[in-house]
Amino acid sequence: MISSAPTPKKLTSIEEYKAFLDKYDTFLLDCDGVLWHSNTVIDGVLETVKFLRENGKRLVFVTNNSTLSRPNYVKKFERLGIQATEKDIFSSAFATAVYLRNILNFPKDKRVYVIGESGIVDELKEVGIETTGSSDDNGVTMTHADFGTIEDDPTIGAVVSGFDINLNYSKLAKAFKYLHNKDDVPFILTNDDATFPSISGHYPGTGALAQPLVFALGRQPLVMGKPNKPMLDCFFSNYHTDPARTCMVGDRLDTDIDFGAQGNIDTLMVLTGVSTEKEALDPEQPIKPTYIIQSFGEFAKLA
Ligand SMILES: O=C(O)[C@H](O)[C@H](O)COP(=O)(O)O
Ligand SMILES: [Mg+2]
Repeated sequence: MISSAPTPKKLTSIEEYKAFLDKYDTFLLDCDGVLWHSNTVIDGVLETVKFLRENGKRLVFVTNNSTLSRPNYVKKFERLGIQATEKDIFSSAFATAVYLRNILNFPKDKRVYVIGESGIVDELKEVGIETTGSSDDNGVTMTHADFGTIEDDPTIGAVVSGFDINLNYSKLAKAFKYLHNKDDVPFILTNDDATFPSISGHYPGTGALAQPLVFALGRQPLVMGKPNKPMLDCFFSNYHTDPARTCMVGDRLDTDIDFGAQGNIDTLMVLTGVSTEKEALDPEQPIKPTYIIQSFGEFAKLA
């Protein structure tokens, strides 16, 4: 079906960059694929961030990457040369913690089994929620004789699954045990990005890593990250911005650009990450950015 969304405008000249920036005071910036690839900053991004801040623009970082807590993101930003504070960082791990505390009123006598990295564990701890799993189960190898050793645990009140570079069968088996035939135990996914944009190409993302559990359980998880409501609520309830003067900058149509659309704000898609210009211009593509630019680093040409 042909999309009714207007055709995105590609920004290519200095004049267009200036006119674009004059329209907005606040930029919501995705991270992976926009600012950096893992620990490598994309060319021109540091100069762009400096230029925007020198021209009075507010920058807020909105990432689906659940591997780091906000304090650890602050350290990563600083290490890569970008000044940032915790209050300017919204991650899917933070949105998950807020959802468990504020929406699910997670019971004090329960714990969360985590498939994921320190970001989830630290953000849950920050809101008083105890966890198990995560790095505790890294490197655990199983034999067929071990199936009998996986016990149920009545203290597990939810399972949260995020990006886990140390995913293994033991973690999947435990999570399955805690969720199987237990619809009262929430199954939460920090985000469902299918792929992860690294410096050397794309690899399976958080959404892909969760599929063994989703298929085995025959159950769809609650998804927190962009473009879903928990992240929208987490952001817009904590951050007051004029939608007409705000722009979401992202590399992915089905997370970043859709997040902007659902937040009724304009969007800028960069071509340094996951989604391509061809995909964005596809007449059948329902999610369309307002603007497209080769790279967020392009604005450095204005400095
Ligand atoms: O697999 C993932 O979790 C995503 O690829 C990744 O984390 C996306 O992060 P973002 O682009 O939202 O910063
Ligand atoms: Mg991204």
